[in-house]
Amino acid sequence: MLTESLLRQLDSLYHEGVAHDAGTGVRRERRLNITPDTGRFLYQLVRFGNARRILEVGTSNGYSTLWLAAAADDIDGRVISLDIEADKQTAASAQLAAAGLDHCVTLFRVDASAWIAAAPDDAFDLLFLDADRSRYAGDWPHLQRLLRRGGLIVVDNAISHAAECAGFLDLVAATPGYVVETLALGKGECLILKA
Ligand SMILES: C[S@@+](CC[C@H](N)C(=O)[O-])C[C@H]1O[C@@H](n2cnc3c(N)ncnc32)[C@H](O)[C@@H]1O
Repeated sequence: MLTESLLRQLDSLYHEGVAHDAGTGVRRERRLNITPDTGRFLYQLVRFGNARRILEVGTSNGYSTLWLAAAADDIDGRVISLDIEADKQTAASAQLAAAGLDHCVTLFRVDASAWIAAAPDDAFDLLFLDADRSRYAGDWPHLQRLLRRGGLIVVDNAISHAAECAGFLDLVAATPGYVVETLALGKGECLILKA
């Protein structure tokens, strides 16, 4: 549930991330969190779509994971979140525990592409992609495979990093059976529905 205390935690984590990112030029150290409006939107999507099986690619310090987990917890759902950086995963784990949401989230420290390639078919209702955009096109055959029919992929940074997303989104547009729309929300959220 989006309790007052969770909303306070999210607000503080977001502002801490913005301040931290402003102070470092080292990309791998940056939090690079989604925006709060994107967090609320993800919460709405999970609840409205009753998306109980969620895969997040790119955990960072757990800001977006908290939004997804809060929604998943309301519907007895679960989130799997992947990140390659151990220190980020440690930070995310602490945030989830502080929010009392660790019971519905599994964090894996892995290379996302390798994990996705080994995941079973039809395993997820919702995929949230917020990691290495250069990998998405290569991951596309597996992303299609592990998303159930009627499931949704949300791609962050579709506007803020449009050029980096273009190859992947062109590939998606050329694939039959998907309905695609990009929303001017946050950093640009592209929604890909498996029809
Ligand atoms: C934009 S940040 C994620 C932000 C997070 N979704 C949020 O809003 O709070 C991208 C994350 O992807 C991770 N990442 C980059 N390449 C990866 C890969 N190949 N496999 C797994 N994680 C990766 C980075 O370590 C980083 O934490």
